[in-house]
Amino acid sequence: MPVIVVSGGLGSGKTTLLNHLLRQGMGRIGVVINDFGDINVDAFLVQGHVDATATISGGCLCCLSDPSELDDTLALLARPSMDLDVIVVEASGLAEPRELARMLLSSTVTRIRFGGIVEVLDAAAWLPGPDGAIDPLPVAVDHLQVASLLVVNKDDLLHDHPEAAQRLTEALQRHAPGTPVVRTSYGRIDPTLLFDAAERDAPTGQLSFTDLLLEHGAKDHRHDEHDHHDEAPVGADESCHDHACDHAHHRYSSVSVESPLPVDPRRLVAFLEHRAPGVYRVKGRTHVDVPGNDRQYIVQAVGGWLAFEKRPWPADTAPITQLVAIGTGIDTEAVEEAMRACLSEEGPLDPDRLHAMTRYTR
Ligand SMILES: Nc1nc2c(ncn2[C@@H]2O[C@H](COP(=O)(O)OP(=O)(O)OP(=O)(O)O)[C@@H](O)[C@H]2O)c(=O)[nH]1
Repeated sequence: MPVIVVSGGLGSGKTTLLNHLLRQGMGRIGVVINDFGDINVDAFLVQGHVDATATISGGCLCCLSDPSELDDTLALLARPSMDLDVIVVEASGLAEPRELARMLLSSTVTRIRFGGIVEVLDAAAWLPGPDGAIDPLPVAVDHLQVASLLVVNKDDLLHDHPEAAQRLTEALQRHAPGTPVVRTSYGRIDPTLLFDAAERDAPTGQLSFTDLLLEHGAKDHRHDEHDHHDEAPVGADESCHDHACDHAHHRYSSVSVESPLPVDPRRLVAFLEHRAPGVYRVKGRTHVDVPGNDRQYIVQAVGGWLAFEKRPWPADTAPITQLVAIGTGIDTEAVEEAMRACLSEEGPLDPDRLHAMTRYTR
């Protein structure tokens, strides 16, 4: 069974691509989702028919203290009774794809084979910044070199920037000559580029939805003990964690806040619009307690970009607020405090208060 790794920078569109694959109904797909923060946001963002899923949160797959965890997960998914055609591993935005390839190539699970790396590139990273500054190569060369397929995502954003598209094309030709490149928006690639499972006419019996939750010990892969503080006492029902991880000479850390409390829309938007230094990615879901609202608001912030998406709460989920912020050199305590300050204990809010979020809501 092929195991395909989907890697790519923070917020580049890996989950979006995975959702696209899952919606195509091609073959039976098992997914392994790895999120950097303690709260596996990507796991609840995956929509569509997943035949089996396993989540590994609390650090990058490539710095698991015990690599056999990945093998154990793959062995379970590769069991004949699972009847899968392919396993897709969605790596955290900070994972090193070369290391993941090495782990899969040296896997002791005999029923799997390494099926290649799909590197999702964020076209937005190639656009000039607000000050007009251009990052000449906003991706690690190594990521370009190990990829079997390069997916340039968010192509829609390049339409008005032919010069950025040109720089991107030239960089790919220079650093990854011969590697196939697909340009797309919202991860809409042809699944047959990745695996050639025949489209099945009828499901071969309903599989039970397997959710294997592997939470590996956060302490094992924490590189900087100074930033580390275990479950901060933030109220009886609230929790907050942070992680640090050292990759490619950058120090990344994440801060997670979880609470049954709703958010104050104005404070949340202010936090997201004026992100603390170094915070590059914020994602999660929020409970917005405004009369008439029975939806969750998914938070998506990447670089200078922010959006909310309204979705029904899953049937088995009570309203909750879960936020994860990821960045380099961030003051984790200050960010944690700022995220907790977005929570509201006021009870139902005046609907006018929602206006702060409306202009970012899709
Ligand atoms: N404009 C535009 N936005 C996109 C496109 N693809 C994805 N997005 C948005 O980009 C945001 C991040 O997408 P995700 O799929 O969550 O990115 P990710 O790589 O899984 O993020 P991490 O797991 O945090 O690294 C979401 O709000 C998407 O809707 C695209 O082609 N164009």
